[in-house]
Amino acid sequence: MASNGDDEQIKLVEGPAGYVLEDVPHLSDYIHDLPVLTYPNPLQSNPAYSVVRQYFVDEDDTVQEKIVVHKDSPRGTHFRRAGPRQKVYFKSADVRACIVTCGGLCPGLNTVIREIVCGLHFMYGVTEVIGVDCGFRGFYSKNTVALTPKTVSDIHKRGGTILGTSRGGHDTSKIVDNIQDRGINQVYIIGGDGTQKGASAIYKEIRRRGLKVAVAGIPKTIDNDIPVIDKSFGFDSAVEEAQRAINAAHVEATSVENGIGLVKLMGRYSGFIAMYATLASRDVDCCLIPESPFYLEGKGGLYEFIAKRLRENGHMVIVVAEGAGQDLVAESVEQQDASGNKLLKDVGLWMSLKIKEHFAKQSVLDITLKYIDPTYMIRAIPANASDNVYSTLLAQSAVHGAMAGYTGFVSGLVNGRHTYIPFNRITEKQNKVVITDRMWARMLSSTNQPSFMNPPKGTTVVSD
Ligand SMILES: Nc1ncnc2c1ncn2[C@@H]1O[C@H](COP(=O)(O)OP(=O)(O)O)[C@@H](O)[C@H]1O
Ligand SMILES: O=P(O)(O)OC[C@H]1O[C@](O)(COP(=O)(O)O)[C@@H](O)[C@@H]1O
Ligand SMILES: [Mg+2]
Repeated sequence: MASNGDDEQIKLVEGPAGYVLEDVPHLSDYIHDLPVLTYPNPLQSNPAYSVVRQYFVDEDDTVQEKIVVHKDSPRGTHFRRAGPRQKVYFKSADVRACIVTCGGLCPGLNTVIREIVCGLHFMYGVTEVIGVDCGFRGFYSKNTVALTPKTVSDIHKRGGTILGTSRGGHDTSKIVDNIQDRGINQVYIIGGDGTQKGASAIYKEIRRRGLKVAVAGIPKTIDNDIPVIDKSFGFDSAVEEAQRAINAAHVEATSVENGIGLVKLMGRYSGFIAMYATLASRDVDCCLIPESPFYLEGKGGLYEFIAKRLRENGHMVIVVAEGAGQDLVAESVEQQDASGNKLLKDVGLWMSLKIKEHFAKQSVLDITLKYIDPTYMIRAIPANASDNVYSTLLAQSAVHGAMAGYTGFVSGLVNGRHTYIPFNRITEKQNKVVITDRMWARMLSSTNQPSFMNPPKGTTVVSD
């Protein structure tokens, strides 16, 4: 076991040929009389599961992080495979679980809540599940609600979170006091990078106090900015919904002479929604994201490209991620929200004014620009069918993990397999579009937009 020097034990298990397991903590790592207190998994006698051969996950099953390898390369990093274990560390009647949702909305939040409640109830016979109102601060400043399969039965058809959410308000020691006072022994925390940092702090404090409380995270991010996992739940739904805005922009642009449709999509630091929505649509002429700097004036700049496209096609559609071009837009001191995230300026509005101004000055092309900002409409929708299945499985994995005594983990899909990932791996950096990777090249070749790589001398380049 290695320590990262921050009082956190990172569990690294090494094996032959460069095999490394980045394991997740277990309650028995710090509660030493626990190993004798195990119970048979109630699923063993559940008619739905008892017929499935090899339903239980082998303790030694792990999932490889990097699936593409050279023939001589080491086996590399692995994560513990998620799923039910033969033995569990909680007696069903003793479990008192709670669920909290934090950060921005994302399609699928209600599906995850529903499945934690139903999974605990129907797979493990757990009846005591409470919902924490409005994010982390709800632990100490709000009431809780009892959650039963009946009260959550159709919530997956609704957008948002029935529990409410918030930013800021994380006070680790007050939260853990409250967990102790309420006799909670399983904590399910649904949220993004900020939330999982908070979840990690809660886990560490619980461990420091020696409590038998499992902490499980379910990563949520509409921006797909959490690393390691294949993609976040709700992302597909967001990309799908973005098509409606892009279609509208295209209709507006093609219905007038020299029409420009400009669509702003979410993506504070990562442009995944913009990139995938562009690739899906094929009506987009230019996609701008935080990771790829761009500039407006001069050779190879955006204005030149707009003029070229309008002359060729008579219309164009531009998609811009909200975090793109913030340097140029920012005219005042940078501001932060309650969680410490950068507050963004409206790049869409700024671009629409700049483009209109530029072409009015030129008086060569008489353009008509329509700006569409569907951002909150996109993240408020219910999950689509595939995100509903995905969210359900993530929630079930989290439940299996907590019942098996694992803690300090998030459930996540890695190369198509469900895994348990230690908090530090998903909070240490953000997932971003790598503009030297093939996906960005595919996007560039689909739009044929400039790469904005060689700005003329003295040009202001817009980056994040
Ligand atoms: N470094 C951190 N340590 C503890 N709590 C944090 C940290 N960063 C964010 N949080 C808390 O996590 C919650 C959600 O964070 P936020 O950044 O708003 O959304 P998200 O989790 O979706 O990224 C907030 O209550 C915030 O106070
Ligand atoms: O207006 P809010 O609620 O602060 O949310 C805006 C932000 O939320 C996001 O959807 C991401 O939020 P999270 O970090 O909470 O997942 C960003 O794309 C956007 O900048
Ligand atoms: Mg975040």
